[in-house]
Amino acid sequence: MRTFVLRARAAPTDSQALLASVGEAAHTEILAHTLMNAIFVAQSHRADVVVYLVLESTRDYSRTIRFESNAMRDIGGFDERRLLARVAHALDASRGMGKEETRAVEAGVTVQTLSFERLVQQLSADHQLFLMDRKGAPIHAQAFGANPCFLLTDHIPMPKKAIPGLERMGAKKISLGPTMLFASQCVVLIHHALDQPGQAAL
Ligand SMILES: C[S@@+](CC[C@H](N)C(=O)[O-])C[C@H]1O[C@@H](n2cnc3c(N)ncnc32)[C@H](O)[C@@H]1O
Repeated sequence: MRTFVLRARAAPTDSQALLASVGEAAHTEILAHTLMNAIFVAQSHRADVVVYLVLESTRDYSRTIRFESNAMRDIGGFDERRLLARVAHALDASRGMGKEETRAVEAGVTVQTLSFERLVQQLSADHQLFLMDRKGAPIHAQAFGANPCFLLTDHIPMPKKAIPGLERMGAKKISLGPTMLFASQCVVLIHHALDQPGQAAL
């Protein structure tokens, strides 16, 4: 299974604010682009991919929305509007949830009131963690096991003080080169690296 975690630091947990923020300061289109490139390929979708979107601009708890490609049904397309509609639907389904609760939303989609740190802590039990960072080790020098998990942010960087904690949980910094890319572009290049013959996470 390939897992991608997008820490969307600016993304609102209110569904209407989320939808109104496309192209605005919160740049919620990043969530749609990341989902699109993680899950979809031409005329199909990828098997064995999990995407967590962690939306952090909130009055109560972060919302962690989990999409599992194997369990998802047709969501009617892969354009920004349709993808963000699924995110908005999950946010609406999470209204009234207490801390660290989980709710099923629709086939292949769940929402949790779980922080990024707690999510990564849980994933660290059975995933190989990679923090995407231009200054990390080159991705092509990395051997991947069966369950790699890639940690990304939106346009706001990972807080510097969070990084030692992630490293203590086993996260290794890896790089896709010196150019600063969008998270969604990183996802494409990560899939490409993992698609090469000889990589375990096929
Ligand atoms: C648009 S970037 C974040 C930009 C933000 N201003 C920063 O300084 O981190 C989105 C995500 O892609 C990752 N990223 C961008 N370019 C990368 C590269 N060349 N190699 C590895 N990760 C990269 C970043 O680490 C971040 O998680």
